[in-house]
Amino acid sequence: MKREMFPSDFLWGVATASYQIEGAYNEDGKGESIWDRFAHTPGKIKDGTTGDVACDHYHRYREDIALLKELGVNSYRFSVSWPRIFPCGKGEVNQKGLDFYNALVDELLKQGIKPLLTLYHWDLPQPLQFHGGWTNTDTVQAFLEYAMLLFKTLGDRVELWATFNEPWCISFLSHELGEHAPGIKDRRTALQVAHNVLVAHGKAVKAFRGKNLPGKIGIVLNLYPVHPLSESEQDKEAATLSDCYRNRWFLDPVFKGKYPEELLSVYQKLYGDFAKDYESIQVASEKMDFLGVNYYSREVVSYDPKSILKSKTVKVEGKRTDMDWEIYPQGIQEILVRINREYGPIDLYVTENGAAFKDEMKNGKIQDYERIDFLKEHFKNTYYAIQQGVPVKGYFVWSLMDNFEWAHGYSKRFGLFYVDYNDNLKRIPKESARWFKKFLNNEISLE
Ligand SMILES: OC[C@@H]1[C@@H](O)[C@H](O)[C@@H](O)c2[nH]c(CCc3ccccc3)c[n+]21
Repeated sequence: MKREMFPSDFLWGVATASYQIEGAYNEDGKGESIWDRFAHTPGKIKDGTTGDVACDHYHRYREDIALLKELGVNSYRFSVSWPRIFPCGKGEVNQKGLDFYNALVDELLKQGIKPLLTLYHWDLPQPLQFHGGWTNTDTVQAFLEYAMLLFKTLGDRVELWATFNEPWCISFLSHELGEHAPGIKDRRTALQVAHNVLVAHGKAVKAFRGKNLPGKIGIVLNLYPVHPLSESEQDKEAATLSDCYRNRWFLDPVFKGKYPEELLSVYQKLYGDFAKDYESIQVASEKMDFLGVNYYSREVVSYDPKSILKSKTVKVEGKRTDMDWEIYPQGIQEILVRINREYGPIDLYVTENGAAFKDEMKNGKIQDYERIDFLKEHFKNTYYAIQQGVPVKGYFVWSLMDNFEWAHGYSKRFGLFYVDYNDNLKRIPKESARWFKKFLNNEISLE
C-alpha cells in the first residue's frame, strides 16, 4: 500500500502549535498568555521548563518551512498565538504579530504547501484570564473579534480554518483536572468553559460564513474509542458515560445542537443552575465544512460506583508510548468510521496522530523504528476507513519537530525531527522523517 493508493488530492502534512514551537514569548509586542504564566509557575511543568524560547520558530520559520519542503508534505497545520495579535486579548492590534503570520502563510504558499490554520490552540491572552477567561462571555466576544481580524487578514490565502483545538482539553483537562493552564480544579467551572467555547465556535463559523470567504471551516476534537473491559451491563454503562464525557459532550453540540442526555442528566442533578443555559448550546451547531480528528489511543473502562461517570480507566496489556498511552492503531479506523456513521456525511481530517518515544542520538542518528511502525499502522488503518467510504481528506503527523509538550515540558519527544536543546535547537531528521519522505515520494509501501 503506497501513497498513490490514497486519493490523489489527499493532504499529507505535519502539525504544530504556537506556544509549543514559537518561543519569542515576549518579543515584538506579544502579550502574556495563560501558558506563559502557567509555565512560569513553579511545580506546573514536570521538567521545570517553559515555552519562552521553545524551538525558536518565531525566528526560524523559513528554515522550518524548508524542512516541510524537504519532507515532501503538501500541507501544514499550525496555530496562531492570539496574544501576538491582541496583546491584551482585544482592542489594540500588534502589527508585528500580523506581519509574522502573513510572512509564514506567504512562504508556505510559495513552497506549494497548503496551510491549515488553528485559531486557538490553548494560549489565551492572560488579561482575559484576569476577568474569568472562558467562564466569561466577554471572552467569547473577544474571540470573535480575533477570528474576524484573521479572516480579514489571511482569509484570501488560508483555505482551511479550525476554530478550536480540543475543547475537551480547554475545558475538562484545564478547569476540572487542572493539569493544563489555567490549572483550575472545579467541574462546574469546566462545564461553563466547555459551553462558552462551543458557543464561540458556532459564532465564529457563522461569522466566517458572513464573510463569503473561499475557504472551509471546522473544529478539531480529540476523540477516543471507549471500550468496556467486559460485556457486563455495568462496564457497558461505564463506557457509555465515559464516551459522553470524552467524545459526545463536544460532538453532539457541534453536530446536533444539544448535549448528550445520558451525561447532561448527571450534571443537572449535581448542578441545577447549569440547566439554565444548556439549551443555548444550539448555537454551536452552525454547519461545518469538515471535522478535524486528533487520534492517539483508545480508552478501556470498567465500572466504578465511586465515580460520577460510573467508570474508571483500565490499563490493558500491550505496547505503550512514552506518554504511557496504549498503541492501538485500529482505533483510528474505528473512530473515523463511527464519526461518519453517526455524525456524517462530513469531510474528515486526521489533524493529529503521532507518538512520543525515548528518542536518543546514537552515532549521529535517531533510530526511532517504533515511531515508523506506529505511523505505518495508523496510515494503514486510515486507509481502511477510506476503503469503507469514509471521506477522509488528509492526515497530519504530530509533530514536525520535538517541542514543548505542555505539562511534560521538553521531556517528551513527538517530532519527526529531533531538536537538540543542547546544540542551538538544531533540527535533525529522525529515521521516521526519512521514512515519511520516502513514503510521500512513493518509494516505499506500508506493508
Ligand atoms: O500530547 C501530544 C499532543 C499535544 O502536543 C498537542 O498540542 C495536542 O493537540 C494533543 N492532544 C492530544 C490528545 C489529548 C491530550 C493532550 C494533552 C494531554 C493529554 C491528552 C495529544 N496532543
